[in-house]
Formats: sequence, C-alpha cells, structure tokens
Amino acid sequence: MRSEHLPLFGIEQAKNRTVYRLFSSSIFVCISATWVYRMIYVPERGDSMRWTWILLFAAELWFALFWVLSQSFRWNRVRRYTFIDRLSHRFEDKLPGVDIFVCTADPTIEPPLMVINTVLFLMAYDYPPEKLSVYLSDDGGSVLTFYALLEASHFSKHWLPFCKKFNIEPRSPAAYFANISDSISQSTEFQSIKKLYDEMEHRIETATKFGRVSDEIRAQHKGFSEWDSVSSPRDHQTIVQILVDGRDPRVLDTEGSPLPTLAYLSREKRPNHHHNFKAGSMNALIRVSGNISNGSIILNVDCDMYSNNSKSVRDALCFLMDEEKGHEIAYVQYPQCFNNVTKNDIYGSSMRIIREVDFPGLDGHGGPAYVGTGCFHRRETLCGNKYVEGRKFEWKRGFVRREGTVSELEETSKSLADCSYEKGTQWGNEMGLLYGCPVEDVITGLSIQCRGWKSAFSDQKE
Ligand SMILES: O=c1ccn([C@@H]2O[C@H](COP(=O)(O)OP(=O)(O)O[C@H]3O[C@H](CO)[C@@H](O)[C@H](O)[C@H]3O)[C@@H](O)[C@H]2O)c(=O)[nH]1
Ligand SMILES: [Mn+2]
Repeated sequence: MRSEHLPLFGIEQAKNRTVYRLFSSSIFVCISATWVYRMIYVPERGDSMRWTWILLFAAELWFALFWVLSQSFRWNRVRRYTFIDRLSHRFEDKLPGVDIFVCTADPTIEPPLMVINTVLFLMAYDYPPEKLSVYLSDDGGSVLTFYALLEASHFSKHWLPFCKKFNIEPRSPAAYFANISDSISQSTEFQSIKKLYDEMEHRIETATKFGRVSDEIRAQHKGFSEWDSVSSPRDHQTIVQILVDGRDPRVLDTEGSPLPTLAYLSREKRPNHHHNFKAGSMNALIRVSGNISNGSIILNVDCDMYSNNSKSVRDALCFLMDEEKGHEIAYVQYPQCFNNVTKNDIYGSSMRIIREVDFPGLDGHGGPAYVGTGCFHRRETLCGNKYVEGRKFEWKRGFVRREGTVSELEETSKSLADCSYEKGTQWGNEMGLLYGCPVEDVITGLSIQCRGWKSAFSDQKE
C-alpha cells in the first residue's frame, strides 16, 4: 500500500471481551433462575402474599429488560488507536484551524486561577499556534476572570516555550507543578518559570480576595473600560476582547514563535431574557469564533479540566481526517477522570464503568454520546448539517485567515452574542447546542446521530 492510503486510525476488539461476555452471561443465568423461582413458588389463590409476589415478579421482569438493553451496547466493546505520525506526514501543511471553547459561569465557584490553568494547557497543545484559537466564555461577566485571562496571555509567552523545550506533560501549570520530581525542580529554567507562575498566582489571588482590580492594573488594558457600564452579572452588554491576535507577526513568545489567538467573551445578559445556560454560551461562542478565526474543528471543555496528552488535537484529527472513514464521524469524545474521588472510589466506580465499559461498547455501535467536555466537533455538524452518503470533506482549502483589525473583529462580533440575535432563528433548535434540557450535551449528541452521523471514542491510556 502506498503511504497515502494507509489509514489514520484503526479499531480492534477491546481487551477481555470474552471475560466480560462470560461474566454478563453468568448474571443472565442468575436472573433467569429468579424467574424460575418466582414461577414455581407463586402463592396459592387466596394467599395474602399472592399479589405482592406477582408485583415483585413484574418488577424483576422490568429490571431484566433494562439490564438486557444495557448489555446490548456493552457486548461489542472496541478500542481505537491512531497514527499521529501518518497524519503529520500527509497533512502537516493542510491541518485545519481549531477553535477551542472554555465555559465559565461564576468566579466564586470557578476561581479565575483555575480557569486560566485550563486556558494555558489548551494554548500549549502541540499544534501549529497560528491555527489554534482559544475562547473563554464568561457567563459570570466578571472583571476578575478577564483580569486573570490577561495575566495568562502574558504568562503564556514563557509557558509555551517551556512546555515545548522540555516536552512536559501535563501542560496545565497547576497540575504540572503539583507532581514534580526533585531532579527537575533543581534546574534554573524550572525555578524561573515557577517563580513567574507564583507571582502571577499571587496577583490573581489578591485581586480575587478583594473582589476588584486595582486602577493601576485597569490602566494596562483598554478592555477593563467595558466594566464601567456593567451593573451586574445578569445585566450587561456583550463584551468581546481579543487578548492575543495570532495573526499579528509582532506577537511572539520569548523564543520568537507565534502564539495561539486568545479571546474573552461575555455575552449580553438582560434580566428579562432567558440565557439558556451553557448551551446558550456555546452557541454564542460558535458565532463569535466563526467571525474571528472560523476554525473548522471545535473543541469544547469545562473550565475545571486539563488534558494529560498534549497531542490530543492531532489524535482527534486522525479520526476526522481519515480519507476512508473520517467523513462519517461528526465528533470525537474523550473520557473524563476526576482527581478528587475518594481513594477507594466509594461512588461505585460509575465514571470507570462509563470509561471502560459503556463508551467502548457504544463505540462499537455507531459511537458514544457527547458529554459536554473533551469533545472535538466539526463546525458544520454542530451547526445542523445532515450526513450525506459519499460526501467527503475538503481539507485542501486548509485554513483561511480572517481579515480586519482586532477592534473591527471585536466590534462585528458583539452583535452575534446579543440577546436579540437568536430571535426567529433555528439556534438552539436545529442549529448549535439544543436548548431546554439540563443535559444539553447528551441531547445535542443524540440529535447529531439522528442526522446520520457517527461518533468516535478515543481513550489513549494503555
Ligand atoms: O449558565 C451556565 C452554566 C454553566 N456553564 C459552564 O458549563 C460547564 C459545566 O457546568 P457544571 O455546572 O460544571 O456542570 P457539570 O455537571 O459538572 O458538567 C457536566 O454536565 C453538563 C450538563 O450535561 C455538561 O454541560 C458539562 O460539560 C459536563 O461536564 C462549566 O464550565 C460551567 O462554567 C456556563 O457556561 N453557563
Ligand atoms: Mn463541572
């Protein structure tokens, strides 16, 4: 086979599939045994226990139906693997633009320092920076979050070269500094980056503690003036600020490499207008990013996350860009893990079951649900496109830069995030994330699958 025909990803049976099937069958035998027991020992007519017995039997049948349905998608567990080197070899200069959305809603529950740690690992992804844009949506409309993001834009000029030079993982500064070996912590480069981080942390914590940003800091950026007219988090105009313009040849990190674009968005909020929670902010992000960078791939993460693999973007693209099967896949979902579960996971390992059993199983049947974070979408499919058999995506167009100065882009973006923009449109219904459901992510994923698309689950742990 010529190298351009080698697939970018493969699928294999998950490990221990037979063991799981044996386990599952043994449970089915036990369930059947309880039915036999219920049928043999039904109390006689007139016995007061008779109806209780029959009702219990009905409940057990109902439970068994639920159990059989859930086994049906656990039966064919699969595992996917990718060939990132083939992707780089064939597509390095045609890689698409990737727009990354981070959502935050409240500076007290979601401290600005945590939010910018998420932003910083995203900026440090191993991907051409001129094709990467990170957007922070702040539903809290908080000047503290904006200030922290401004600090992050300065710190990223040191952090990104550090990550690249030492090839570190994970690239969230807080997570990285929390698990450091003694040998690394002796190096001068480590000590100087740690010092910069600690100083930034101190400034952000101070501002957070006092709940305001000093006039001295306010003078550093024109964006702060937007807060002069903000009366409350639930009543303010749209704020769009591009903090790093990746197109600007003068904006470079300390090693002279370009930086990813970084933008802050706080959509308009009015007391009499329903804002539709995260789905509403995601839809505003889709439109605003479309006006600024218009990447054809969208990654969405919650503000309290980090990725443990800096190559995730490339990994996801192996699925979406594969010439043979990629055009069927609408989104690639990654698993979630939690750092703060108890040692023995007393919550019944439910997240482990999703990661190791349910999602690999769903992946063998057309793909997993979209769970709201760690998911790469195609912009087109998120905006309502239907799957058309035989239609392939054109990557050769690659990446088109938007024209216009930063202030022009900010100005034209504002109306896209206004309360009135969606009136009389299909946003929240046929386009973007769906409204009206507390799990907007799951129903959005299902509606994408109902339009004919498949999805993929990628879990790169070994
Ligand atoms: O009005 C809102 C409310 C929430 N969020 C953000 O949405 C994310 C998820 O909200 P959270 O309250 O943390 O919900 P969880 O239950 O922890 O999140 C899971 O479940 C949600 C609903 O299914 C998904 O949206 C999330 O991605 C998924 O991680 C967070 O980053 C929030 O900042 C907003 O941007 N605006
Ligand atoms: Mn959460």
